[in-house]
Amino acid sequence: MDVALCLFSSDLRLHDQPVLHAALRAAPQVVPLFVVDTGIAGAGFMVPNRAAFLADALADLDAGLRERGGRLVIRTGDVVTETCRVAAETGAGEVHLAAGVSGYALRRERRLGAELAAAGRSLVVHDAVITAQPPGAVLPSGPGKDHFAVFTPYFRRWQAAGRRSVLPAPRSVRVPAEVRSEKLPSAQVLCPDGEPSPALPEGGERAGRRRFGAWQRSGMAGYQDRQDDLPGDATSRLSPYLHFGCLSPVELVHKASGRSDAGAEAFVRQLAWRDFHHQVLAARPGAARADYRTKGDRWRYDGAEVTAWKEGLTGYPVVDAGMRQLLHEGWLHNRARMLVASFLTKTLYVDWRVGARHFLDLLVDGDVANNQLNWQWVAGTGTDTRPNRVLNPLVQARRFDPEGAYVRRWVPELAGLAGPAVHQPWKLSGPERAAYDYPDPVVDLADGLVRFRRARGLE
Ligand SMILES: Cc1cc2nc3c(=O)[nH]c(=O)nc-3n(C[C@H](O)[C@H](O)[C@H](O)COP(=O)(O)OP(=O)(O)OC[C@H]3O[C@@H](n4cnc5c(N)ncnc54)[C@H](O)[C@@H]3O)c2cc1C
Repeated sequence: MDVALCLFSSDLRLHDQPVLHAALRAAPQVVPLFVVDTGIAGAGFMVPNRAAFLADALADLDAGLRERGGRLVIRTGDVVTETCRVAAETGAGEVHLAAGVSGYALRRERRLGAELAAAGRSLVVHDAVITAQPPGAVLPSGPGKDHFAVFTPYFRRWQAAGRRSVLPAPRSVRVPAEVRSEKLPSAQVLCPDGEPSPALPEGGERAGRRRFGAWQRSGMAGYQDRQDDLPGDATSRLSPYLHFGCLSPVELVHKASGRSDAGAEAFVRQLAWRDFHHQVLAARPGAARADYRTKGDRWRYDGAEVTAWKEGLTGYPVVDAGMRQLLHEGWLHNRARMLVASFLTKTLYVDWRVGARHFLDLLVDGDVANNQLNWQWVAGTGTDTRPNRVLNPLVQARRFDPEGAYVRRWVPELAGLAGPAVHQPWKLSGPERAAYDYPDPVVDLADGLVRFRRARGLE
């Protein structure tokens, strides 16, 4: 075989890239292909923030391939049709691809395998590319169990399981000269409607490796103690790079596991959470839309309240700070994600799918496995072992933003309120309160709690 095809998906990198590595071993010439999937755009998953990051990541991947004598081949359309077409044009005998976990990815994989086989070609699917442990590699004991539903026992098995070793970036990549490529797509071409958030991170493998390097040197050691510190903003911010595969989770786990500090251990644990949600989705693809463990909720919907939540105008400063950060950066701290999601699903008692959709519209790391299953976790319809816990925004603010610095950063109209008083502007006396152009709370927390507990049959 003279040519093999490496079909990039959520693995836009050259370091520790098993798909490209295998294609290069299979044939002297390789077509590094990315298909701009019109199916994803049609399903509403291509949004301005992720389009901007993806455009950066593709340009960076192309530059890295060019340094090695190759280039990225771009096509637009249905992934299966376009891949089969390029395989036929170049005579590629094998197509290499990373295993996906969503229902969409699994269907695409099956279709591609069948169409390639019909043309006498083969599809080779690689595990442990987009997750550190492949879904299904770490399973509970007992017949018929196809995934873990609780994180802690999953994590124990995950830690004990072996891991593949890290692969070097290729030195050279020879691409057949005649293979035609479209131009690298801009963010505007990938998503013509809407504007990206103003403060997005730069996409691509190089930016991701720089960020990981810097964070490894100066952030990871303190992560254990600071991971919930809202104003400290001391998490890695690597999630978009992991989402697009600009960084390899296997490589990150290896690098962090090579250290002995508690920060590195806590970081590895978070990477395992990522794998955990992927293995749930792989086993239960329907959990992207339907309750994983239904509580029979009959959710409310109040358009004005949902709009106030989306715009950061609920009257609860810590909730509003989170929602405004999301609009501005397309990213949000995990603690803030949890508390704004609890506010929507439990305090306002609105369907988790409403919140999950809004997050997917904005998050640069927005991802079916992590987003939908974290939303379900918070809503109590997912894998949380305490499904009825409610995060009180005032308690959360006191614990994770004790001096109010996070709120003052994102809710500037309250910046004149010093210290923790910024969390409860409604407590100000009449004339003082009137000086702040900030809404009253959309709901009384105690009323919200009673409503939720009744709805769940707890009182
Ligand atoms: C309602 C809700 C929605 C979420 N939606 C997404 C999403 O669409 N995409 C996404 O990547 N994460 C999502 N998360 C998980 C988590 O909030 C983010 O991964 C994290 O905040 C990213 O910041 P970081 O890279 O600084 O994380 P760090 O704290 O530095 O953690 C390192 C990495 O571990 C992984 N990780 C950390 N926490 C989790 C978690 N709870 N679940 C899964 N993986 C985790 C991420 O890949 C992250 O980059 C969501 C969480 C909640 C509560």
